[in-house]
Amino acid sequence: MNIRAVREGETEVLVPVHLEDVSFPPSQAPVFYNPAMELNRDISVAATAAFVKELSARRNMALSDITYVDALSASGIRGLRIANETGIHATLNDWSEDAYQLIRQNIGHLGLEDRVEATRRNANVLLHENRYNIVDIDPFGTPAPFLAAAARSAVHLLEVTATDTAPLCGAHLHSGIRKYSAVPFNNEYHSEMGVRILLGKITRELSVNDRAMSPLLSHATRHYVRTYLKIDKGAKRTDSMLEQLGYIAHCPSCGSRQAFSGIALFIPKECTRCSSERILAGPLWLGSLHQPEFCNMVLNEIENRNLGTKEQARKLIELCRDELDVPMFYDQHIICKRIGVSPSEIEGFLTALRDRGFAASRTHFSGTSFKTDADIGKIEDILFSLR
Ligand SMILES: C[S@@+](CC[C@H](N)C(=O)[O-])C[C@H]1O[C@@H](n2cnc3c(N)ncnc32)[C@H](O)[C@@H]1O
Ligand SMILES: [Zn+2]
Repeated sequence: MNIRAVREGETEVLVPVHLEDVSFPPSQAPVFYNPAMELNRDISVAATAAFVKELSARRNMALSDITYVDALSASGIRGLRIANETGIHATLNDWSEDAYQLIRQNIGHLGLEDRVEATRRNANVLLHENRYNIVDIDPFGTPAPFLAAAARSAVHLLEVTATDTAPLCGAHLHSGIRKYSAVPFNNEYHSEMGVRILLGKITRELSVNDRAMSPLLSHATRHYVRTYLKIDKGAKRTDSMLEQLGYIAHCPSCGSRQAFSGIALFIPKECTRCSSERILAGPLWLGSLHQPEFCNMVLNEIENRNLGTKEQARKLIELCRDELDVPMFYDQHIICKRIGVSPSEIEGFLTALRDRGFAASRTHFSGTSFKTDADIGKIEDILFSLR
């Protein structure tokens, strides 16, 4: 395998030679490396650093005693960066012999032998046999086959990437149902649907082990969903987590939506606004996606680090921090098209919502999306008034 050195953050890592032919998918390389995931890795370094600083202070633990596993490592770039740039202990695992040898070479290249180990196991076996303070799942496509083992193994923090956005968001409906044991639908807020379907699945995997999660940060891009979940144990906490699972009833005719949390025994099919038949998605996570204090800690790390995607990362985390944390976002352009008015400049429109007493924010999901506690009828009234 031909290798070359790349630098991300403060870390130089050996990766397979990137073929100039961009149509060659990274998953076909002898060892996977995708430069397009640098933003994901930069945020992972900042989020993990923020989390471990707080954990080491709270538990009086040395950073090097905090254990992290990148269960699906490929070249090891993610875990190598986390170990090198945060000071914690890392296990880098991949079942591929080529990947394992490259990880070993990278550990030597960085001189991290005292804090980083390479393993060549089936990720599920490794996770079922060992507990780690932090478990990171960054697979090809869906994380679903690894979630049961990850939910047993993660003691304090679970970090998950999903790149199978089509199944998660309802574009490949049956694949989504098979992978996530839930029904998504593909409409204007499909990206938020993907985040909530993934969190719903993780919630159910954790609950089997009497473990609960609270999302610290979750974001969706066109290519993937990434989430950072604080783990707690105990039956009571798990029961209250499960109360935040539920369903969304959506009316495709008028755009109204209604959330039903807990064990919803009966969800009326008829839209309460226009009487059309609603569609149902779920079970999915209806709780919060971010903790603003944690987002501030991540922003602080981003500011103080040498990151290739600093600007992009800052903008994304600021949007997550300031996002009204309720399901589901609206898309102004879609509503305007349906009611036949021209879209307004987004800040002016949000001010108009706030002036009428509603909470309102932009979202990180797209430039035309917004969140509010106003219902669709009130939103339409305001859009008509701004004509
Ligand atoms: C998407 S790549 C990982 C990318 C890496 N985390 C990064 O940031 O560059 C997924 C890796 O998982 C490995 N893999 C897939 N299934 C596995 C399993 N059951 N056990 C261990 N490794 C596995 C593959 O060999 C591949 O290298
Ligand atoms: Zn309706």
